Amino acid sequence: MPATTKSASASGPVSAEPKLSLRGVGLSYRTGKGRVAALDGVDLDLAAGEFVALVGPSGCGKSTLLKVVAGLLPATTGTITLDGAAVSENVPPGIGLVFQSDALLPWRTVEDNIRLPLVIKGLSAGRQREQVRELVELVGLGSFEHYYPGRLSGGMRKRVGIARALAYDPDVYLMDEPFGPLDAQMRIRLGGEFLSIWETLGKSVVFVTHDVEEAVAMADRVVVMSRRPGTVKAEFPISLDRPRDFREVRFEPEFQRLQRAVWDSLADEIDS
Ligand SMILES: Nc1ncnc2c1ncn2[C@@H]1O[C@H](COP(=O)(O)OP(=O)(O)OP(=O)(O)O)[C@@H](O)[C@H]1O
Repeated sequence: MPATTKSASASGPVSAEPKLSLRGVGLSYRTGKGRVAALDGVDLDLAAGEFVALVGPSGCGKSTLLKVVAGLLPATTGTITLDGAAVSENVPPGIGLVFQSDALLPWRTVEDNIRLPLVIKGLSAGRQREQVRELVELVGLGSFEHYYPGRLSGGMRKRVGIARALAYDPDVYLMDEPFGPLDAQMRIRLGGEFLSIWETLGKSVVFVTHDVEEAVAMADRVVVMSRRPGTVKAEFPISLDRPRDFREVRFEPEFQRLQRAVWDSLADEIDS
């Protein structure tokens, strides 16, 4: 399937009423030397249950975009709506963030880190215990629940971060290079585990990654951003079957064709 251009996709890719919608979103940072335009005129829709991967050259504004969507930075121009309501400052309740740094509380054990969103939600102690047990098993940390983060490997800390995001149970996950610092084998393992979990949950995801292969293997749609100030340059629907085998899918000809197309679009931004 060919990539859609920014203008061709402006009416929304999947559903008439997107879960999340960005129109003309721009952001410039104020610095000592004036303003730095990080984003310009970003139009993007995310359908309920859709998995969108965002790729783009370094510094094009991918992290900035997630922060604006999360309400952590106010957009300089444009509008963002979640379920039709404008997103303003403060993280909206339907949005969950998973950043590259795992941001675990070092003085709390694995289970207490995972428990945190459940405490904030006001669940009873019994329900908290039950859900923490389920989540610890789901992310494969069965015998580590009493460990402190300092005693875990990078991959295990990522698992705790994912379990904590699952405990929060948002409608939309914003993920910024969640497997960034891990080695290639661990990325494939954790990526595959996360993909299987997502396929059973059916939540909406915006997933920022530098890894085109990872983007194509996971997403329903890959969005390529232009150089800074970042905007949506092209969109590639990924119609590979679900559930997907995160490792094996890479050997399918259609996968390789899509990967090539995304790379070609990205290369123009990096080379020129
Ligand atoms: N707080 C800030 N003040 C000023 N400029 C900033 C600030 N944060 C980011 N920038 C600039 O805005 C641009 C976009 O940054 P951002 O981190 O969003 O890009 P990115 O695409 O996520 O980069 P990378 O892929 O390298 O992580 C960059 O040029 C960056 O230098």
